[in-house]
Amino acid sequence: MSDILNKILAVKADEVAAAKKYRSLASLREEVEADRESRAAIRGFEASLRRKIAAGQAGVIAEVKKASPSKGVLRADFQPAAIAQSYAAGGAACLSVLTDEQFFQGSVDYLKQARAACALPVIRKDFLVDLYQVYEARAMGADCILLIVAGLDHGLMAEMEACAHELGMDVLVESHDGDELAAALKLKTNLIGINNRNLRTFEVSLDNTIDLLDRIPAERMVVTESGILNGADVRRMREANVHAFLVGEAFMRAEDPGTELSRLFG
Ligand SMILES: O=P(O)(O)OC[C@@H](O)[C@@H](O)c1c[nH]c2ccccc12
Repeated sequence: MSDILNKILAVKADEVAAAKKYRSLASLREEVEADRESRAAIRGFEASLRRKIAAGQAGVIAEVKKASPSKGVLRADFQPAAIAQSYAAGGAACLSVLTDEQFFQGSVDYLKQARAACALPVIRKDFLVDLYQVYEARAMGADCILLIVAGLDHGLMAEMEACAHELGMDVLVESHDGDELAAALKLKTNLIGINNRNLRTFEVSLDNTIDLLDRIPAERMVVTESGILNGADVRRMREANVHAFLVGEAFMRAEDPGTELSRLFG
């Protein structure tokens, strides 16, 4: 039980407990619910993906990620605002910004900087284990949250989804095997992520997405996540009728992330 996912989840529980001492859930909730203006400014995450795909293009969620536990630092010269602008110019549909500090060297500030620098909708990429973090996500400006089936009690996951939707955010639910996918499909969201990386072993296989595809009803949108590195990977997915992608490393290692995006997906 000492795999990395469990380790991360334990740290998250501690982080939430500490944050609640500093500021109660009631107080955070009050702020978020009172702020009608910020709600009006929510950018449609699923809508942006659908627009790209309807136009025959790939819907790319471009990730702003400095480092990861499996690969270490991916990009030394890390400037979230410049990266976000580069992604927007390169044709991204949405941004994904890591807010986890301890394992991915992310931060809430990076999300704010990236979102302020462009007009793209943004997902808060973190390990959410508590309703508190759903309100936090909206308070920092997120348009969408990630829910990871492997890390969540299914009842709590449904509650978190309802809360996000109530606040006007979209939800991307992430699974990486058949059992997790069955749980993901019980949610209401259309955004069904399949992670090609096993978060417990770090093993990556694009077969993950391909093997689970025929279990996903056509009205849902499959988002293939992780390990998309080259044109052959992109073609393989698009030929299988998968048009939404979540990509980090391939862009982060390129000199200009947005140029690499348009090269891979253009
Ligand atoms: O850098 P990659 O292999 O292109 O992967 C991006 C994204 O899928 C990955 O960062 C990710 C997918 N699910 C996650 C959950 C938590 C943290 C990170 C992730």
